[in-house]
Amino acid sequence: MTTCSAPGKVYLFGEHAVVYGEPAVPCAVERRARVTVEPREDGRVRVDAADLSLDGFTVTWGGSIDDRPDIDAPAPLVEAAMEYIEAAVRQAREAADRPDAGFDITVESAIPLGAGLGSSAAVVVAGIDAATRALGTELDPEEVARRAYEAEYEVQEGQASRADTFCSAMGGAVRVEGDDTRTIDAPPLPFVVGYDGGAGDTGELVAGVRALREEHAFAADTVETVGDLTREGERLLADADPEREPGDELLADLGELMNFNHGLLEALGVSARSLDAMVWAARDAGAAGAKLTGAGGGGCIVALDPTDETQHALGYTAECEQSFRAELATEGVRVEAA
Ligand SMILES: Nc1ncnc2c1ncn2[C@@H]1O[C@H](COP(=O)(O)OP(=O)(O)OP(=O)(O)O)[C@@H](O)[C@H]1O
Ligand SMILES: C[C@@](O)(CCO)CC(=O)[O-]
Ligand SMILES: [Mg+2]
Repeated sequence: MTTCSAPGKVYLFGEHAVVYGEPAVPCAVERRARVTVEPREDGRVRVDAADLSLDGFTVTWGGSIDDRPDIDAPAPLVEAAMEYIEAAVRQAREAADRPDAGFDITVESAIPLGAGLGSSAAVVVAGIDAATRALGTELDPEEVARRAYEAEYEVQEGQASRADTFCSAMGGAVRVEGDDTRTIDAPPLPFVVGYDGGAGDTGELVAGVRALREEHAFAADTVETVGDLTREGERLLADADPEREPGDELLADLGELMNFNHGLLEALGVSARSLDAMVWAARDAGAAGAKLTGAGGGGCIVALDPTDETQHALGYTAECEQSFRAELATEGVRVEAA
């Protein structure tokens, strides 16, 4: 039996624009998906994803991939989860050169689904690592990231960048620009997350930005401007001392860029009333900056605030269902038990 875990992430800058070759800086945060894998002799795959929940929905699903489960849960949710896990299994079988390997798989995750914190990437990254190790093959985290990207790309029908999977596999802060992926130094940033309890449809939101970009030159310019502000943010991080808590000046400069980034994402049509309400609650509470994170449409915002004020204020914001501090996860995918 092998258990691996992988973290979720927030975007400091650059989601959506990263799909069109602009740079982005996601940061891994200490909320993890854990995947436990036990090889099976009979070549079948059984999956237990006990906390598959969305919008307050909780389903218990124990089924086999060859034999679709008959459960009372939103079919598209179960289908999507099966697809991510099937894609991870395919990658693991190929990497270990065991095309007929079977598995019992258990998924447990503390990352809300479809909310911009990279739950899909974390499940796929931890799943590939656990399944290959269960077969006696060890991949380095870069290889896990590459295979996890292939899996996400396939399930999301081409609407995926390398950002989420690379960040989850490597941990810490990373920068992704097209196929160029690297880890970068960053100080311990005081992230606060607000979650509206909902979710956005990543594929639909990416398609919406694509259409706007094709229709209007100014929308294409908006995407490029996100790239410009991301590059400026990267310079701020490069000049900072990664060992020290960031000072007020650095937080103010990063926060200003986050606010600008949120405004541009809003212009690109991927924000939501609840996300804007949480962003404003954070700013009113004194956060250095706040923006939506991930695909948008609903889900999470991320703010920078070393004090408790933002988390406290979000706790009293009607649109916010949950708020929590998110520590930078310096470790990416890791073995929990083998
Ligand atoms: N605990 C889990 N168990 C099984 N499947 C999961 C789990 N968590 C996430 N998934 C899969 O990932 C899907 C959500 O992925 P999606 O890319 O839409 O959102 P996200 O990764 O949470 O957010 P974003 O990509 O915006 O950062 C779920 O519908 C499900 O298929
Ligand atoms: C919206 C997007 O940029 C981030 C989703 O977390 C899509 C992607 O990069 O795959
Ligand atoms: Mg995802």
